[in-house]
Amino acid sequence: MTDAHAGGPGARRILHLGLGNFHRAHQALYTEDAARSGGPWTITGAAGSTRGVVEALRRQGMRYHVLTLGPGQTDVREVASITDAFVAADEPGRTTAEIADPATRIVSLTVTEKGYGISARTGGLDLDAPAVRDDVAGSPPRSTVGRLAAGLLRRCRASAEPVTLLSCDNLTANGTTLAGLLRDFAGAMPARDGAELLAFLDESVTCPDTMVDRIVPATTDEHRRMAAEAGFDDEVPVPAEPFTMWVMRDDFAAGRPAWEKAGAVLTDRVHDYETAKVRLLNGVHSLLAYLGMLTGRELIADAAADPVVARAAERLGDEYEPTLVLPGGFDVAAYRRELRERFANRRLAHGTAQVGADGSLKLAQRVPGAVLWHRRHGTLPAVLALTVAAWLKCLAHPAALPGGRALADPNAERLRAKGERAARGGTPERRGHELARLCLREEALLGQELGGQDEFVAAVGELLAELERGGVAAAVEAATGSSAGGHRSGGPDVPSGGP
Ligand SMILES: NC(=O)c1ccc[n+]([C@@H]2O[C@H](COP(=O)([O-])OP(=O)(O)OC[C@H]3O[C@@H](n4cnc5c(N)ncnc54)[C@H](O)[C@@H]3O)[C@@H](O)[C@H]2O)c1
Ligand SMILES: O=P(O)(O)OC[C@@H](O)[C@@H](O)[C@H](O)[C@H](O)CO
Repeated sequence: MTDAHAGGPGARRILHLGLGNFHRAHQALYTEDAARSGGPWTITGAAGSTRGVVEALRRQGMRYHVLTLGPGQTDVREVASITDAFVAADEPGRTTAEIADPATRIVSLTVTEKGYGISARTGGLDLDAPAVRDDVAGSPPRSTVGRLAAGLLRRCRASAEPVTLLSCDNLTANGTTLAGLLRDFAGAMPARDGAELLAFLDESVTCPDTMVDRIVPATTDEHRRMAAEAGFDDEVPVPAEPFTMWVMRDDFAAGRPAWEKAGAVLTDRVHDYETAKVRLLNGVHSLLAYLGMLTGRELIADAAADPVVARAAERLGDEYEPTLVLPGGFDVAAYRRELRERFANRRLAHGTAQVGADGSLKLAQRVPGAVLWHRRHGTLPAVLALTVAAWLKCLAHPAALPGGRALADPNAERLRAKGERAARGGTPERRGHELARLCLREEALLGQELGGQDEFVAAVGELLAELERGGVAAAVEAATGSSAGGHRSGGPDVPSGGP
């Protein structure tokens, strides 16, 4: 639907699931700017289970500030597009009711990669996850997909008004993926409910893909101090970089704000933008985070300033670049140049531990597709292997991280146990290969397809050994020594196909 104001008369509301920092520095601003020229839309924000932001917003009359922090630049902007907020876990029926309400035209999401309940093994919905299992059985929903399913089913039975689900998380083909997860959920529900939900999804629900881009770290006391200095007493200001970009497919079932008037790009080529961003930005960000953690850096900007780490990051960009199908007019050299400056932005104070958290879910979005591309083309991407090795090193041997720091990951315990088992091997070589084999092949932590890539798994094992023998410098040297966009290897492990 291209008419920004289509969707019938009456209130126009967005229900946003995941009231974290990113939404408040990105979609909330686009929506506020669009409303100036395109008519009012409001946002109701739902936090998952944490109360801090909701309680502070209520105390502050639903106002907060975005601090735009560039080199030598601090802008402070008050934002008022979020007019109501609640904590989903505290009001179990409310998410269902809000989704069913015809005034809700869009349900948008930034619930993190973890929030979708994707199985690393199958890429579909993890139907064995306890929250999903309970939701399928009809408990008050706790999982994101369960909450959406319950709300959509009620909406279908109450008004059957169409609605759009708008994922704004860093997932490959986020909208298409979300639609698939809902179908998996419907397939597991009691037959009559499942069939009804599937029919409603087919006829009245759209899930456009989106690409979202703005580096938005967690709030610290320093950010609160900056807001106070600017004259605002704000408990939950949001720091953000100057850069911002939003690309989406114009496929809205019940209208949308005039986001294009606020700078958003509406296109059918979202996937190409998104792959470029998830690989060149998020993929390189992950490498900076893990090498940064291993060298005792708290901030991404400090990791990026280390010449050894910077060389690895640059070579990783070289490996990712040929795997991309770039949209027309996308200047990849300029994007990569700008990325270097964005990563170097110290004022953001973006933590390596924040960017590196939940790697088992994030790397599954950033690494396997590019590795498979290289294998199809007969190359072995050594710096992609280094990304995986550095992540495994951080998680499997957390006690070795400088400064006693640790990374959060839903698979942290499993990885640590694998690390202990692999540590029984006699030499760094044997330990490295054993750890790579246990995690990537046996557990298929980044998916079965990657686990089946023998040469790649061996390269990860070799780099783990290098990390143990000579640390980050030796491993970067080994991975980048002769690599420029991927080593030639013995030949493809997988049949040739599309990019
Ligand atoms: N921060 C950024 O720079 C940035 C940029 C682009 C995209 N994103 C996307 O936005 C997501 C959120 O980033 P953020 O900075 O707002 O993080 P945040 O930690 O500030 O907020 C995360 C939000 O997700 C919710 N959540 C977390 N786990 C959940 C779960 N299992 N189920 C349901 N809800 C859950 C939390 O309640 C919270 O509201 C990222 O994971 C990413 O996919 C972030
Ligand atoms: O948000 P995540 O957790 O998916 O990834 C961490 C960062 O790479 C990410 O937040 C970037 O800052 C962001 O995607 C920039 O647009």
